[in-house]
Amino acid sequence: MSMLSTPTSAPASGTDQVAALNATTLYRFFRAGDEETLALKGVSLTVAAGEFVVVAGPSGSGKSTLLSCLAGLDEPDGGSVLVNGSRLSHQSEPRRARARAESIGLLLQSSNLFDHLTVTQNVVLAQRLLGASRPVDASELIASLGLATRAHARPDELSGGELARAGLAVALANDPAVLLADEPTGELDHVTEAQVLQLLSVRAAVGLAIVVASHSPAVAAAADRVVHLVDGKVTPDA
Ligand SMILES: Nc1ncnc2c1ncn2[C@@H]1O[C@H](COP(=O)(O)OP(=O)(O)OP(=O)(O)O)[C@@H](O)[C@H]1O
Repeated sequence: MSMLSTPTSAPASGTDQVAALNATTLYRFFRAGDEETLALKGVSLTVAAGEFVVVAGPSGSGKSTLLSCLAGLDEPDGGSVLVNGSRLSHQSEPRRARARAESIGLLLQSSNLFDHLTVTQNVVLAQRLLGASRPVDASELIASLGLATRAHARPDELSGGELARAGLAVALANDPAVLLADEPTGELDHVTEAQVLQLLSVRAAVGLAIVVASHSPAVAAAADRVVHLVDGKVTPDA
């Protein structure tokens, strides 16, 4: 097995502990007419519980494609994705959906909030839709993200930072083992970005495995490890 990227700050590394996320030699091709794009060219990534990893790289380097494959929203053309030791890739869509609901929190570029629902209602709906096996207390979760006073506000009544934290609350509604986030601080000012990063670090400290795709130097600085993607491949640290 080729591990192009190994954890440097993972708890209990070198033991038999199962990684929260284990992607091995992922390939993904896209074909549009005669044109073929190799978006991922053998990407491997292992993330331990409690580790906060940033995937950095220029536009078009494959970050979003990688996150989609890690989430089981897209199927890699080659390689495998394991979540908590169970295979996610190359399973039927219902099985992938179940595994996603059970173990993965998603914060993608499109909002995961319904506009006509309050923050609390969004979290509770996410728990129902996910068939939460371990529903966390919505009020506690919302308060832990600093949104207690905004719990009954709708998304259009929230500031950018509050929106980011509300999206995070929905992503964490099912107490996932792994959080996958695509540019979660892309729209935020530096102060608000720092607050969101602090919340992510707190979550990692209690065992959440986090993979964030981001261009932001602040996100890279907050992470335990930065994986650089260039042209669909992991490159040695820049
Ligand atoms: N559905 C698709 N069909 C065809 N090509 C695609 C598709 N999705 C992604 N690609 C191509 O795959 C490559 C990687 O795209 P991807 O969106 O993963 O990059 P990225 O690093 O996330 O970029 P950005 O930082 O701009 O979001 C790009 O060349 C892109 O054009």
